[in-house]
Amino acid sequence: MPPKKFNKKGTGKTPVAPESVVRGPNWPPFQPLVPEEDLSLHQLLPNQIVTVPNFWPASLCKTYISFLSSLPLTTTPGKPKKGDAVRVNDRFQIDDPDFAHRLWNDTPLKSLVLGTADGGRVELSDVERTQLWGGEVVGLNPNIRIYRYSKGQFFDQHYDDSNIVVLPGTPPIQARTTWTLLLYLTSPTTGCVGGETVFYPEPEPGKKKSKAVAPEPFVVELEVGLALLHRHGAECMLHEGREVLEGEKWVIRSDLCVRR
Ligand SMILES: O=C(O)CCC(=O)C(=O)O
Ligand SMILES: [Fe+2]
Repeated sequence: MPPKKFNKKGTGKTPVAPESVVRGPNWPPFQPLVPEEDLSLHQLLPNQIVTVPNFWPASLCKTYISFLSSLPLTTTPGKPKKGDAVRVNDRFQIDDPDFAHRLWNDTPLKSLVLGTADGGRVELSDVERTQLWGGEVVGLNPNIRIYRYSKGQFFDQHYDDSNIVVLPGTPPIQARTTWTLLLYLTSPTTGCVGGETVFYPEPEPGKKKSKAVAPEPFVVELEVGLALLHRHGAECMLHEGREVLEGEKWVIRSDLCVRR
């Protein structure tokens, strides 16, 4: 079967020559998946970090790592553009609305986030849920990023920006991103040592800088198949991906989008 096409260049009025059709990667199917009722959302830090442990089973993570290894990853330059964090990793980035749609709709993510899953309810009212996610969640950012960190690679401290995006639909949905989604495919069990994602809570507001004791950093250990969501934009916490000390760390990154 030829790879599925997506993201046609052109208006649709003129026939698109086969060579100008941009094809996305032939992503493996999301199989097997953990049943929705066996998953739940955990608020690790209220209003800041939410996780879904075991979102992808180890076998699916393994399938993805072999597949992603075949993609043309490029090493980010050591010297970042002005204002960008130093990040040293190998990455692949693609605008793939179809993959983003499937990751949202064809996995339990949508029902967990929207609170419609049987087992996975974070006990929230509709108003609280809208406040938590920053609006009416409509899907995932089509901008999909794949990261591979090898020994010595890291993502230095930074904040993630909120972006304006358009999700496909009739009519297209005008949206903005509010939370970062990180899906970890590796952990110490796969030989990856280090690479934790670390968040730095702000000192309590109102306290004089000299008096304020910096709160302890909040360390999220890597877990195979763990999905992590963290608030970004104006309320993003300073965070980093610590250096990988052994093995490889693989991450799939997208963002939650709310209606504008
Ligand atoms: O790889 C990580 O642990 C963090 C990645 C990250 O901060 C980002 O994608 O903005
Ligand atoms: Fe980040």
